[in-house]
Amino acid sequence: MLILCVDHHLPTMSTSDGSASILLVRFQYRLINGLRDAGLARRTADVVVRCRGRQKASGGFFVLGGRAIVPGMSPVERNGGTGRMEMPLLYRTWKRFVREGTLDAHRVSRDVSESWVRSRRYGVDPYRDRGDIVLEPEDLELQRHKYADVIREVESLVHKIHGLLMEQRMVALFCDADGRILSEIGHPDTLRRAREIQFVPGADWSEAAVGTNAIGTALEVGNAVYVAGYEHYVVATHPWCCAAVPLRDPKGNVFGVLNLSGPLESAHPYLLGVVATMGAHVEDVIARMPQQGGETVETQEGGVDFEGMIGKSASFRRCIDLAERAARVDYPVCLLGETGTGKELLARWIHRRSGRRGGPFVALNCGAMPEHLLESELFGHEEGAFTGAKKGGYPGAFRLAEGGTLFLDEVGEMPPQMQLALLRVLEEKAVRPIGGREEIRVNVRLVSATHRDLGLLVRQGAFREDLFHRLHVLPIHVPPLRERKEDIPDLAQYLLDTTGTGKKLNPAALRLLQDYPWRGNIRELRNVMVCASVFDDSRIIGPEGLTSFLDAENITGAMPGRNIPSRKEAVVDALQNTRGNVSAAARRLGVSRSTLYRWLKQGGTGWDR
Ligand SMILES: Nc1ncnc2c1ncn2[C@@H]1O[C@H](COP(=O)(O)OP(=O)(O)OP(=O)(O)O)[C@@H](O)[C@H]1O
Repeated sequence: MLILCVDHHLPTMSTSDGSASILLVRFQYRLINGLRDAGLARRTADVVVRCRGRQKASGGFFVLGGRAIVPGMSPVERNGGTGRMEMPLLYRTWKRFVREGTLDAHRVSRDVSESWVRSRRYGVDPYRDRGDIVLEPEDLELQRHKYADVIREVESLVHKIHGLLMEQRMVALFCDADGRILSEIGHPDTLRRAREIQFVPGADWSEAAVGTNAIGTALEVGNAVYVAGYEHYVVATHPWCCAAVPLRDPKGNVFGVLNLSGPLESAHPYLLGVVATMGAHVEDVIARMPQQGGETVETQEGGVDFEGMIGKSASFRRCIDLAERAARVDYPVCLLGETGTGKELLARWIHRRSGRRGGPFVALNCGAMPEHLLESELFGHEEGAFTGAKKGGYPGAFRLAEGGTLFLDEVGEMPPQMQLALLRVLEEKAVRPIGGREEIRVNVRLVSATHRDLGLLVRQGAFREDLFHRLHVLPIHVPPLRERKEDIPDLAQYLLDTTGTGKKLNPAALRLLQDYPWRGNIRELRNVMVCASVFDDSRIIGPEGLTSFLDAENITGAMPGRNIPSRKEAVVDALQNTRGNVSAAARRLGVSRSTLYRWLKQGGTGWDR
């Protein structure tokens, strides 16, 4: 195997396709396949790699990302390219340095020797047997929240190379720019070993805290780094091999570190290529995000747009907060709320922010179809399974959602037989298509929704209790519009904006909308905005442009006295909208020109009659 290392000091490798800054790594085929399946390896490049003047290999290279990886002298190469340092020699070198301060610099790489010197200067105790937890749970949670986008991206990537990590007994970590671990996932045995030395979320893995190590050293040198065995400064980390890469935003500022670690037995510097590839991918994704480091955008009107979810009320923020937490884990979510409150929109939002975002999102309304069809829609069927079965069969929602999220809307409407069938699938994690002989394993995250009171349905015997407990793991209440009235102006204007007409709602119209009892919730509000955009010619829409699309009875109920737009407001709106054209304004107000003139003359007290 050819070892290539990331080193920005070395000249960039030139390739036959002419690109100057690409990542070239030649890996074991198994590894390449793993990365290709994860969508990281893009294509092959026909290149010849020369290392220290000798041709080492040619052809069949995979171009993996947008970062220069060039052949250079990694510590491993200097030790014969075996994938291991010569540990006894290295141990003596380390011991001499920590005991006497004598550095045999030619025996370790420059990154390591310089880092040892820094570690000593920092006063790190080389005999430390564990790291320090520096973030209390609440601070860790806050920090994780701040980096939610990056963590989600890293975890989604790790999810894709899960098989590879398990095989190599690795763990993947994301740390902030101070070297504090914020996320760690991977092989259970390695995670257990990590806990023994407090190599866990909340711990400080900077050089100043634990001396030379991939995370801290990568942060110090600003490049990807591979550190194995006794190259580490403190004894706690000697049984480990680690590779880390600093992550930079488009301006070049380091915002965190991505690290892969495992037991020294499985050490190999290919880790460096993997981590650099992953890092380049994360940087790419983060650079393409609408804004860095936060998940909210202030709307023009001062509302908050959580990626297409509009709202700023306390009840909505609470809902978004729960959804954000639910997106970080893989348990079933149950969205509870009235019709049209945005349950499906929220389900999609959770999917987009979850580790499964790379997989499909499949939605199925369980209340909208007869039982026999529902079974086939959920679990699929074989060709010829029943009259009307699709040619070639049908995979069903569960298999279509493989690797992603399945959204089951109106689960409360599911007939009893289907409830039982669904329960079995959730227990077995496998489906058997109608007419099929074999069970097919499925890997989906379930998000269900209902406007019914599932607990009540269970008590009434209309919903299986065992299924209820399978679905109702993370319940999230999606508030109706009447519990988030302060969101109505932002939502209404947002929905009007989506019509692309550029129309605006005036303050009186917004007040009218705010006080209206929206039984159909946001869906009903959206329909009114669509009607207003199509049927009203005004650029600025006033209350009179909305009333015909609202239920008259509810308008009266919704506008007790002070909320009724005054005659003065209506006249001012009408004149503004018609650019002072009295005839047009009178038409808008449904009065004659003479009446409007009379009102205008009266002014003062006359306005409010
Ligand atoms: N917070 C929000 N911001 C912007 N638009 C929203 C928001 N919530 C819902 N909507 C819009 O409201 C409409 C209804 O949303 P959705 O279909 O998700 O509701 P639902 O609760 O799933 O309805 P049902 O229970 O009838 O299936 C959609 O057009 C959706 O885009």
